[in-house]
Amino acid sequence: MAAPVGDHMPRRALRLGVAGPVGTGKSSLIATVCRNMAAELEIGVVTNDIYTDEDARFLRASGVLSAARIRAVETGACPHTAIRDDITMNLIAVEDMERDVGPLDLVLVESGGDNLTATFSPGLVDAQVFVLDVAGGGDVVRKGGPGIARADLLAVNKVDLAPYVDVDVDRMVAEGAAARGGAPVLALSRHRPETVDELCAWIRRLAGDHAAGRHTPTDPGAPAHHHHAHVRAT
Ligand SMILES: Nc1nc2c(ncn2[C@@H]2O[C@H](COP(=O)(O)OP(=O)(O)OP(=O)(O)O)[C@@H](O)[C@H]2O)c(=O)[nH]1
Repeated sequence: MAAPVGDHMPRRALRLGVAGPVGTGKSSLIATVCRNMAAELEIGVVTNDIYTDEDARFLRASGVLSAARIRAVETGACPHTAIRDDITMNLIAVEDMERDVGPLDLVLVESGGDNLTATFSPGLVDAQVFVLDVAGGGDVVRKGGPGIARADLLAVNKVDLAPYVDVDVDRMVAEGAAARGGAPVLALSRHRPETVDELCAWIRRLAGDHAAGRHTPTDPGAPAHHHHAHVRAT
C-alpha cells in the first residue's frame, strides 16, 4: 500500500506505540498484528528492552517479518526515558529503518514492560495502545494511570484466561470504558480470531486516517512523577 501522497511529499509510516506492564502480551500482540496485516500493510517494528534485545529476538524467531524490519533499542533505563523523555534513540531507529527498508505504512514501537506509568511522547508515535491482561487482576483498570485513562486504545488481553483467574471480562471492559470517558477498550486474545479482527480493523482505520491527513496525535500525559534517589552509588 505504501505510496507517496501529493505531488512530491513522501509520507512517513503511521507510528503506533504499544505500552503496558511486563508480560501483558505486547510482543505477542505485535506478532499477531504482523501475521494478520503484513499482506495489506508494509510493517516495521522497533522494540525497547532495558538490558537486552529479547523482544526483537522473539519477533525475529516468530518469522512474521524479515529481520531488517525489526530493530531493537536497548534503553538501559526506565522505559519511559526512551519513549517519552528523550526519544532520540527511538526516532533514529524508526527513521533508519524507514530509510533502509521503506517506504512503510506502519511502524509498531514496543515499550519495555513497566508498571502503569509509561506513555509515549506524541513526538515519537501518532497513536498508542496500552495493554493490560486479565491475569493481572480485574481491578487493575481501576488503578488508573495516563495509559489506561488516555491511550488511544486500551487492550484487555488474554481474555481466554479469564475463567482461570476469576475475572469478569465484561465488567473489566466496562470499568475501563468508564475510566476512559468512553474511549475504546478492546477485549483481546490471540486465541480468539474475532477479537484479533477487531484490533486489525482499528489499526486499519487509523492507518487510513493517518494517510489521509485526518489523524492528529494526542498526548496521554506524562508518566507519574517518580525518582531514583534510593539507588545509591557505592
Ligand atoms: N493465554 C494467552 N497467553 C498469551 C496471550 N498473549 C500473550 N500470551 C502469553 O503471555 C506471555 C507474555 O507475552 P509477551 O508477548 O512476551 O508479553 P510482553 O508484554 O511483550 O512482555 P515483556 O516484553 O516482558 O514486557 C507469553 O507466555 C505469551 O505466550 C493471549 O492472548 N492468551
